[in-house]
Amino acid sequence: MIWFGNVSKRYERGGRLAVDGLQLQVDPGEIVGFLGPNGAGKTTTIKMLTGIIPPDTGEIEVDHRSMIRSPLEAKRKIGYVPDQPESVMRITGREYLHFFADVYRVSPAEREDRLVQYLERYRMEDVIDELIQGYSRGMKQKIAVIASLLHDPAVWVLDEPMVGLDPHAAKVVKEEMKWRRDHGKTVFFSTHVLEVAERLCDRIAILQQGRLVAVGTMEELRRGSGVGIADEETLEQLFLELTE
Ligand SMILES: Nc1ncnc2c1ncn2[C@@H]1O[C@H](COP(=O)(O)OP(=O)(O)OP(=O)(O)O)[C@@H](O)[C@H]1O
Repeated sequence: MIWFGNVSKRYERGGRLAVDGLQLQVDPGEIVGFLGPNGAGKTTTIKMLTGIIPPDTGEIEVDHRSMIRSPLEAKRKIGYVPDQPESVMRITGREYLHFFADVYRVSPAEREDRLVQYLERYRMEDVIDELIQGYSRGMKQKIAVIASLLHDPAVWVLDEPMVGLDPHAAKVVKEEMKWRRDHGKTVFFSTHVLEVAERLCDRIAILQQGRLVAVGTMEELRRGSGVGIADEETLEQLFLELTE
């Protein structure tokens, strides 16, 4: 479960709010897609959710742990895939994954099991002992995805996960999201790929200039858009109506 209680963030004094009074809950067993035009505040929201930057005001909870008051406990509940995969690390993929498994205290048996499984699933066995520096963007993205899953987190948070992934890897990530949802976990991800969001998400949240302008199922968004709603109205049409 993820809960944002009236969360706001401003980067510069006197500047505009990057996130403005965000109120949103994502429940276990739910995939929620986070959409919005460039600069809407999606990455800022995700950075606050994962405890990388603090909100100015408001409260954030992850699996009933407060990110403000119990940040370590809250962070342990999260698997996080950032928008820019690691590019400068002079360590191998395997070393990177063991580092994450150590940080999240994954037992040796579990980590070995999951490593074998995920390396095969993401077709990374052949490059896992090479330096991350030499990986393609997609490989860096895949290693970040695997690292985020090793501790089997209750809450999976991904910032633009489809960027750079080949069709096979994108499919595996989407299947992983559905599997986690079906096993009572929480999935929250930002994307500009509206077709993916439309097909995959149980609910969609749309941010514009830091404010949540819509949240709901596709059906609820269609009903709420109030523009002579045709049943087949796509998320792309709704998105453009709501954000232009
Ligand atoms: N470190 C920073 N310092 C100052 N302003 C920032 C910083 N990071 C983001 N901003 C500003 O905050 C606002 C929200 O940016 P953010 O990156 O959260 O948007 P986004 O929705 O993720 O955009 P995109 O879809 O382009 O990735 C923008 O106006 C951006 O310029």
